[in-house]
Amino acid sequence: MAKYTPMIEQYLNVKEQAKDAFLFFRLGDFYEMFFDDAILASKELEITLTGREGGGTEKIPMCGVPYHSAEGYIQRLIEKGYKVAICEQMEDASVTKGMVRREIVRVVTPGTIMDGKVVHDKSNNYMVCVTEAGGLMSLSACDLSTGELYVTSVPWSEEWLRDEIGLYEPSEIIGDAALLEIISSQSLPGSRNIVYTAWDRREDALVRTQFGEPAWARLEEERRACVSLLISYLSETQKRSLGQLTQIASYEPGQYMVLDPFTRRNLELVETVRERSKKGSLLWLLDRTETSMGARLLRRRIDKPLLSRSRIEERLEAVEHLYNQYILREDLRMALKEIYDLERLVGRIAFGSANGRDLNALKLSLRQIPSLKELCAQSPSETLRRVAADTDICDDLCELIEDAIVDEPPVSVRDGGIIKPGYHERLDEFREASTSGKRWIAELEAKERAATGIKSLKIGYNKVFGYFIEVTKSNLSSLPEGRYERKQTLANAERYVTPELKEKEGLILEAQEKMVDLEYALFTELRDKLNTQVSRLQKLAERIAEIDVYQSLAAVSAEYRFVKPELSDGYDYIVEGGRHPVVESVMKDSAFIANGTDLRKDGSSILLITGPNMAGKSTYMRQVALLSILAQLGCFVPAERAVIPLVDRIFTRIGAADDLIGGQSTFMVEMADIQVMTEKATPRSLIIIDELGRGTSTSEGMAIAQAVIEYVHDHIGCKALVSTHFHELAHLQESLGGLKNYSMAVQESGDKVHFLRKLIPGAADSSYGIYCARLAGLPGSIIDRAYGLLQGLEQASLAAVASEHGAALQREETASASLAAEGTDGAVMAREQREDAFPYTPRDLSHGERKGGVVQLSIFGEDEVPDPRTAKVGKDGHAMAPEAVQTPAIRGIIDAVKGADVMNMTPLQAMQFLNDLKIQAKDI
Ligand SMILES: Nc1ncnc2c1ncn2[C@@H]1O[C@H](COP(=O)(O)OP(=O)(O)OP(=O)(O)O)[C@@H](O)[C@H]1O
Repeated sequence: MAKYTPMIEQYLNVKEQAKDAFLFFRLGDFYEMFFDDAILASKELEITLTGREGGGTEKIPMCGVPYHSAEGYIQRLIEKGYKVAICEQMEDASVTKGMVRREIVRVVTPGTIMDGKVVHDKSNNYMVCVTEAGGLMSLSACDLSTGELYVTSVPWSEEWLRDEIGLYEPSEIIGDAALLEIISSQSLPGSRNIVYTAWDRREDALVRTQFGEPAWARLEEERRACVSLLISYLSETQKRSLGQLTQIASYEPGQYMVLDPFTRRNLELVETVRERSKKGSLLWLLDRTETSMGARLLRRRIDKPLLSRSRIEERLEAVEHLYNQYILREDLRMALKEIYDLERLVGRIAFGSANGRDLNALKLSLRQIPSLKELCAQSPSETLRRVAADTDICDDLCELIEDAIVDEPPVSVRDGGIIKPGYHERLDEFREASTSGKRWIAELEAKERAATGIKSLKIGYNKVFGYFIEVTKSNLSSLPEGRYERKQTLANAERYVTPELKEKEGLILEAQEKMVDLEYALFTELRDKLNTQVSRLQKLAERIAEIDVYQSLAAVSAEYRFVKPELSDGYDYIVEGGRHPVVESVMKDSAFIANGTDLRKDGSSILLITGPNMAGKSTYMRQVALLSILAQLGCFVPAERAVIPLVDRIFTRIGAADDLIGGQSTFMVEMADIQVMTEKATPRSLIIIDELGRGTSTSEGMAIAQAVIEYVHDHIGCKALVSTHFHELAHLQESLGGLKNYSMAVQESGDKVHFLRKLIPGAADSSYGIYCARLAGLPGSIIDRAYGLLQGLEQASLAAVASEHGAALQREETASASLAAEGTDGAVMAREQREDAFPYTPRDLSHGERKGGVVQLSIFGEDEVPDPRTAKVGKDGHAMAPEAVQTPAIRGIIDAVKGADVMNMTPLQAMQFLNDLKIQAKDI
């Protein structure tokens, strides 16, 4: 015997098919949820939880939403990362005996939703499928709302998987369970809620019919498997035609520059690190697109800069012409402005959810195409002319809509009022019948008023009672007996019908019903016709997006005086007057200081950049990476001149994102990143490491930093920018032929430090850390104390140096005495060598002068603070930090002093530290 009522039994059977989703179970005008679904949904949607008798011993938890407002509730659940299965009544309840049949008609998931907040205008909503076979990993990505479908594969690589998924930022991932496990355990920076579903069912036959045999034949087996799994999931959940998926874009990852998620984030390509907002990102700066598909394409191009010089040059050629032709750019912009989101409109047409307004939006968009095409065809740009030649204006489709749909159709497609008069003869006849019927009723009203003498008599209509004659109670006595049949009583009026009104009502309603049905049929016929043309419209949308991206990049390049980069297949990266595009754009009065970059195979492939905090090191290093990305995506670059070699990958190791990575220390993250870098970087890569070696003890950090730099120099040979607080690493310039020291210039004036933001050759030797702490507003007492401690530490260090010097002199004298005894002039030689290596006299040292920091400032007059924009810093303007004393013991002391974390020492620890130094100095 069944435990529950038949209805609940039916519910439970259907629920079996949608265990991982909320089941919206249609009961009349409501979607109801039961059991645990109801308990959870009532919380998530803040709706009332009730109970219902269902045959069991206890009431069954239940909640529901009206069917006409279900859309909003479904979207809310999807935004929260749930799936929703919609179960409809498949039979008309009024004519069915017993239980109506109910079936799931669609499962809405985060990756398959077509509307709502999850689906942003200017970004894609991808779902990704991952598979593994024979040591190869495959990934397919699909945006059902735009009809894009990509697939690719590589030999097993977890990093690759992470990077590729990072590019798509999917809302849902399906596929191989083991791979899902790996992906969900990897922490992607800032990734949103992703819904995972293990899935292993293929639908080869469906893929072959959907995309055609030639497309199937072109795909490698592992990619077929991946697409097949994805299509099987889509067809299983959507349960309808996937007409918007018309082509499979199969690509090789090697076609694009590799940008891992951390690099994309560190460089703030599409959103900022802190606020995670588009504002302030590279995308934000470059996005002057007028259409949503243009905006999405721009984002895809930023995510995937090219590696093919000829393809980049094609893009640059279009940008160059538009850069120089303001009027053409404006004309294009005006035409693009009027174009709606064709990809999504087409998606809705294929999905069967497009309404009259959507078709009109398509029509209005298509009207712009001839002039857009003409503008491109007439332009001097070969790329634009090619785009024009490849543009099918789809005027036949525009006409179809134009002929059929009224200018302002209603939202609903079921209530009529969509189709134009003259489109369909039968429909016109029904319309005539209905309007003449209504005219007859208006005449009847006048007739009845005259016959009864009741001026306020009126004829009305409502859905329940149909047409009626309404007479106020005060006039009832004027009504003749017999002819009027009472239908409804209101507070101060009575409603009646007459036989002739009833008859006419039948005719009018019948005509109206037929009219509405016919309109719907005609509308769907038109929509289906358009559905067969989806791939033409999608191609058109691609062309429009491309034109839009070119005009956007040209507009930004022209506004900020970017220049066309010279692309090179060689190694050298040479930029004059380079600027950080985003930082510059938010600064007023051209306050940004331009800096050149010279990275060459011979002699300067690694720049080791030192300089105080706040000097502009990070900005500069990001600028170098961004210029490469801009050039390779086909945009002009912010510089006076730029020769940009094609970079296959950019690695960045910049601290800012560390806090978001759960469970791992900053240091471990840094080391893991460096490990990937050592494994994957090629001579064509660009490496950017900010503050290498921080996060562990000074000496170990410095040792690791040196070893990493040496490895990059000797084994990878790629271009690299490394910033560090370890000024001591400057000596690497002597042993590594490809490394050059640079620093960010500063000027001291009184007790102020002026950041000149100018990159100059040579190393810096002071961090101005305490100064920056003061700028940050730390209490004066802390600042004073820090300076006090620093002075103590420095004096201790200098004393140790002096003592070492004394000991060295003594050793030297002993040595020269013994050499003299041997009768050579070695004593003089030894002395000369020593003095070369040690430029300070003991008098300098006894005065305790700080020789650090100000060395590079000697190029400016004592009191004069130069304008950083005009300040000339010559190549020789900066002296290197004195390599004071070369003996390891003394270097050890200096290192300990420089690396001392004074800010975090208690006075007692500081004293202890000084004492330790003293003991060490005594031993020398
Ligand atoms: N070339 C430049 N022209 C003008 N302003 C700049 C320039 N470079 C950087 N700045 C400004 O200087 C500030 C500090 O820059 P940045 O963060 O790059 O310094 P940093 O040397 O990396 O400091 P830290 O070591 O503390 O991270 C930024 O707010 C930036 O706006």
